[in-house]
Amino acid sequence: MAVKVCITGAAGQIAYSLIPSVAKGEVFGAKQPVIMTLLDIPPMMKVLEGVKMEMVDLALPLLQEVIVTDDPLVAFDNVDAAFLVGAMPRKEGMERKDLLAANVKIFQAQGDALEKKAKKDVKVLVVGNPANTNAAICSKNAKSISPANFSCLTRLDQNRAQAQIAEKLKVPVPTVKNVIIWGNHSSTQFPDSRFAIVEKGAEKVPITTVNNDPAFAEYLKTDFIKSVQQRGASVIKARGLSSAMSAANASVDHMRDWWQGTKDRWVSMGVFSNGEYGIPAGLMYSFPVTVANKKVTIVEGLDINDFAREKMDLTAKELKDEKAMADSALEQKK
Ligand SMILES: NC(=O)C1=CN([C@@H]2O[C@H](COP(=O)(O)OP(=O)(O)OC[C@H]3O[C@@H](n4cnc5c(N)ncnc54)[C@H](O)[C@@H]3O)[C@@H](O)[C@H]2O)C=CC1
Ligand SMILES: O=C([O-])CC(=O)C(=O)O
Repeated sequence: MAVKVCITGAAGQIAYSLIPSVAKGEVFGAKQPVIMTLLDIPPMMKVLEGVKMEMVDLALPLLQEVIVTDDPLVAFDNVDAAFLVGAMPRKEGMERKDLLAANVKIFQAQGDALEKKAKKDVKVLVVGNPANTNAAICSKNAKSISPANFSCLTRLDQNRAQAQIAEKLKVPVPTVKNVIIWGNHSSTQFPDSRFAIVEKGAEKVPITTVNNDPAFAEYLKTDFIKSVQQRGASVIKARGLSSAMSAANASVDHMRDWWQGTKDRWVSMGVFSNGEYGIPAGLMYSFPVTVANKKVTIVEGLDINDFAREKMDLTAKELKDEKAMADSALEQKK
């Protein structure tokens, strides 16, 4: 049977890279047929018709049907998975939370529509910024769907972190594993390399002993963290537009691992805290997780030293403040 997948913001930049990957089987499996519903706002319907034409022209074996709509109730009807990308992107000089007032209402409305129409075991990945808070709002408005079925994208931050370490060590990117992104998809996130390993053949070398170079150890505590935190802003500065190709690629990685499992490594996902690591229950916070049979489990028992504690609490506080701002923005709009 086909998997039914919705992509919102389907006429935008991220979707333009994401759609072909989903349609080709890179997310739900190389033999898994898909039906895709594409949602955008009414002024984008002409563009979306063009996107649909291009999808048809891909002539793909797994793509069974494409439905284009500006109605969330049509877009989410009976879906198994949803990528919620549609939202305003930030411009140079903005923080992602500056998008709150504009974007949070979209996720409230889409939570309502998911509640009415989606399958109860739908997997929802929120990409649109501010991603953590939007995911929290969306879930709050879809009460009959388990909060465990909502997550937000911090995989792009993980990929950036992994790639930067690989470049510094001059090793292949896939040999760097278990870098963690804690907290908010924002400049307060904590990219944590303390438990990372580098695979050298069958050997798993802890990053702390990989080259015994004090300058590298210092880099991991300073410039590495800053450059991952600021990477989105650096791309905006250079491109005049926010990351799209890499954001789509990370969305593929996130949903694929949720659907198909993580096997022998941890990945970072924004999920609701149950109080793990002293992070207040109910915060949509990025943790290291593993996934098996579509069930996400937070990796527990990691040692949190004072350096990490301070950074993890700072990003948790920002999320609490964002959530309060979102609630008050929604209150004012009533
Ligand atoms: N979590 C992450 O790692 C990342 C998140 N983002 C965020 O993803 C979002 C989308 O980025 P882009 O594709 O570059 O933006 P874009 O502006 O190219 O596309 C956004 C699309 O969403 C549509 N849209 C607006 N309101 C909508 C609604 N209510 N329902 C459905 N569609 C709606 C717009 O018409 C537009 O076609 C932004 O909020 C951006 O900040 C971007 C990169 C990484
Ligand atoms: O920085 C932005 O606004 C877009 C984004 O979330 C990212 O590239 O990580």
